[in-house]
Amino acid sequence: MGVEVSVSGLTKSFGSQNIWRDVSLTLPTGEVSALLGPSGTGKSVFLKTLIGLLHPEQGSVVVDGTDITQCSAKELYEIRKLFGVLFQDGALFGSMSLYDNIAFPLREHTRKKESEVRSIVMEKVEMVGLLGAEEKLPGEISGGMRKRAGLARALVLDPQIILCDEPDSGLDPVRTAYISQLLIDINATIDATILVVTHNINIARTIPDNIGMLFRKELVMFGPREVLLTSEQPVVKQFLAGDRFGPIGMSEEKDSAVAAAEAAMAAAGISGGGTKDDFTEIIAQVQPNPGMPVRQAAIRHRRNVVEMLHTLPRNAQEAIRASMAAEDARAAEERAAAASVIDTVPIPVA
Ligand SMILES: Nc1ncnc2c1ncn2[C@@H]1O[C@H](COP(=O)(O)OP(=O)(O)OP(=O)(O)O)[C@@H](O)[C@H]1O
Repeated sequence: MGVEVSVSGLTKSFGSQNIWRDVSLTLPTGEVSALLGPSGTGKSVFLKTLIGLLHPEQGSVVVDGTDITQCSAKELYEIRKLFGVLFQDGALFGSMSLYDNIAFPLREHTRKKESEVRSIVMEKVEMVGLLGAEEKLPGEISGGMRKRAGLARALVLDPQIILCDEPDSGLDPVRTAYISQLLIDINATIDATILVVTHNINIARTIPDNIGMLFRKELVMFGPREVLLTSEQPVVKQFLAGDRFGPIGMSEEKDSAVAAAEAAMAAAGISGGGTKDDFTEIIAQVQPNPGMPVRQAAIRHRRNVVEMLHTLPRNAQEAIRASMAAEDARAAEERAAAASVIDTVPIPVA
């Protein structure tokens, strides 16, 4: 079972450069959350602050009841064992085989015998689809394989919290779908609390239970995915649509003259290049593969959303009701299909 991570009033700067301020959010136990935001808004810095690699000037990060911004180095060492982290580039040691990379946390943090190490490593290697590649060096394999090896390494200590920094960067759409499915299957299997940093809108729409967004040094929003996806906030709408026109510019702040020129272009029917998809229609979340346990997080998440439904804007309420009805219909169809399979399997004669 995962643990809750609760961030309150967090502020981080490097020298005089403030990265973000007063960030508060709770990663609900065992749920999958995603953090979005334009490049350079400090998403990776946020992940590193969650595991105590970077130190905030203000605020707290409470992991399983311990504030890691205040605790001793020894306590932090223990708390870190709860985390599995997939860094953006996989962060593998270039001179070690994939096997040794994946075994590294076990050899470093546990006293397991090599035979036990082998069985855990090979189980994870198989889970991420790298059987047969374990003796290769990171430089001999593709970027997608490196990501999966990084994920295997993040999983060997049975983490209760998994942080993934852009699991999809550099991957083609099919590999991205595989890694997304893997995260959902892992969540169903071990109920770990997961935070994914991504720019991939498809992942944001179909994987997390909750979504947050950093913009202009603040957390614009954090909550059930349905709330962000149906949001009317211009920055959220622009980001989801990938449009040039809107508050987000090439450098983060857009000046008012540029914004006015864009508004005129948009009024004249010139496209900002964004997709015209309707993000307010909430599409189904990726489900665990057949044979996987039911995702407990999805059940808890739905309960939370039903509780808060009356507090949301009307368009969000409607979109959520429609997506829940579609979810129920799909589940009923699956049950019916499973029953018909059972019906058609002949009962063996004694
Ligand atoms: N150790 C550091 N020392 C000084 N500045 C840093 C350090 N780490 C990050 N920064 C700065 O913090 C800012 C945020 O960087 P970060 O990598 O967290 O952004 P990001 O939102 O993850 O970006 P991207 O989406 O492009 O990966 C950048 O301006 C970066 O230069």
